[in-house]
Amino acid sequence: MADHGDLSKLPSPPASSWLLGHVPDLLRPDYHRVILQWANKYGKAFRVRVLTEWTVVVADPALAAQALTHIPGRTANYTLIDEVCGGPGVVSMFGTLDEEAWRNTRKATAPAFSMANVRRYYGGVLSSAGELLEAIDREQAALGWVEAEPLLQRLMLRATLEGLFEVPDATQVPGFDTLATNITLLMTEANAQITDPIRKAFYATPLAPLLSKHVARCRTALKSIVAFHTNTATRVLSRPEPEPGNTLLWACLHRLRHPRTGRPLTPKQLHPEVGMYTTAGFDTTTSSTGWCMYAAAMQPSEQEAVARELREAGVFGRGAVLEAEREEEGGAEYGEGDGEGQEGAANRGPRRLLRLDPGRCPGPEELARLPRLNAFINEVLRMYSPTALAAERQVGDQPVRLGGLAGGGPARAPGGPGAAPTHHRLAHDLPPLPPSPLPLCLPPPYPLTGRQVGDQPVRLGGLVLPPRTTVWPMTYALHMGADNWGDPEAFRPDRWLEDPRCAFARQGVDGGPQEAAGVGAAEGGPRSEEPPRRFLPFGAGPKNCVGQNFGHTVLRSLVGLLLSRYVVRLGPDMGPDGPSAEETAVLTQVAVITKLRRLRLRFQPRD
Ligand code: HEM
Repeated sequence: MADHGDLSKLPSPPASSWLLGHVPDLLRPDYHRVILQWANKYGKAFRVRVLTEWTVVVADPALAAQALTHIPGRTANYTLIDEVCGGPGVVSMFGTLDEEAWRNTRKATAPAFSMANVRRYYGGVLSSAGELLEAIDREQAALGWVEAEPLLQRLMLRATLEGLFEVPDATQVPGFDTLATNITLLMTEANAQITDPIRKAFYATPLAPLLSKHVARCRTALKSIVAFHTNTATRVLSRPEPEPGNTLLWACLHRLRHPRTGRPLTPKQLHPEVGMYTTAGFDTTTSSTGWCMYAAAMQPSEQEAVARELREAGVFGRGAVLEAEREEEGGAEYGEGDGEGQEGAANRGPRRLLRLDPGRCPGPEELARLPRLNAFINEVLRMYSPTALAAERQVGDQPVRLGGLAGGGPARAPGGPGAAPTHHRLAHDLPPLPPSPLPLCLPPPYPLTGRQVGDQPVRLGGLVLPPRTTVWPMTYALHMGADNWGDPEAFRPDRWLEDPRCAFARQGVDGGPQEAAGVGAAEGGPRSEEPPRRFLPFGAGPKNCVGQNFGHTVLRSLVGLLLSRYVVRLGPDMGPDGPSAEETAVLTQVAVITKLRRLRLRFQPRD
């Protein structure tokens, strides 16, 4: 085995296979729980072996932030996702391993997510929300429950295309109706290929579509997606030069130049970035909203607390939703909706049209200041982060040193460096590991997002990490680790209201500052206003989520709108406990992929 330098100073759980190392553990469907148990046992950072390669798993907030800030390199898994979803050789800012290319696009597009621009994009959310409410009422009336996630996905795609790219009525663009399904199909395939190199090799062969119906379906989906994104890129580039002050996403992309030649891009060259921006926010935001609905259904008293706050603040109150009936001739008169007459609406008379009145809807800042709503959302993002496994990084060709680990051995926050490892019992302790069949899928699925040390060693925690080490600050372990949170397995939004570092908590408790937690982050807002680093749903460091202001705003507005209008309960076939434990494990398993396929909910109008 190669010289692994200081890596040997890190603790490592006993590997379940002499040959494969920790691979059998990491291939379990609930491997995020396995890693959490290891984090609780081995402390801040430990190493796992995949055949002969070591990955450093980081579960400590300070070290995670340090790794994400100082190890820029992502791993090849990001590239794979780009290629499966965009075509061979297609790589965007998200998947590129070329730092210069990443910096070029990030620098050009980051201004697109200022709060001033997010307020503009938010208009796209509000104009799509009427269609969402109509569909919810229609499905609820027809079936008695609502398949929530496809409806949320449609809204998010509309809001992205109409807001960020200013595409008028995106639903009329050919390919829109199948876009969500196609993206999901290809993202699922990309994730499967990350765990299975044989599948990846087969997928790339010209014969694969002839031999496998699934691959043929993926190829058709890919063609349709590429045509869709190229169409959007063509629209963006065919517009006149935007005014210098225009920093909306389409304008930033219009000005984007090739990182090496400095020349304007063709639609074909721009389509990967357009596709990446269409996709990055679609699944994360949709699944987070879905999880918020799930948590609300599972925790009726918390749901009521949020609904009460919204009602008392008059948020999405009377007059926010206007209602009309579609006339035979096409004309429609809108009046204030009163929430009545929704049962059976799908089967009676002319179709109801719903529209939100922007003048009577809360703005992004107002939503960010609601303590209960934000505490509830934060608790959902803590426990059900859509990027639960983000983010890994790889050391380059030089070693890295990560602060706080020197001395080696299991070093734990409360006990300090070198403290003896302690065991924490999880509420749902894993059963003993079953004998593992020899897995065919290598490497394990975990490094979907992460960082890789480059050509130089990197210093991390007083240890020097050799070049090419994969470093994996694992969000799930940060968010659920017993060292980082009291009672981490409990869904307890109050913990956020009690935390003085949350600006919305101070606002709620003593009328403190107006700045919302996290809102200023992408604009370099005051650091003291940010939530603690142990909470990293949007990542950290230079490659953190560039779209977080918009993601947060969408989440707050959708959760606020839905909980102010409906009482949300689990659907009839979901059982009193919601999705099964296994399903929940899968739900959290793979980052950036739809997880709530079976989220069926009842939406009962509030009085
Ligand atoms: C709840 C919603 C969202 C969550 C939880 C989320 C989470 C994340 C995380 C954790 C990362 C960092 C991955 C890493 O470190 O490697 C990331 C990156 C990114 N996100 Fe988000 N995201 C959300 C919404 C959005 C939205 C709405 C957009 C844009 C419309 C967006 C665009 C991006 C992009 C472009 C990157 C890559 C940044 C770069 O490479 O510099 N995200 N997101």
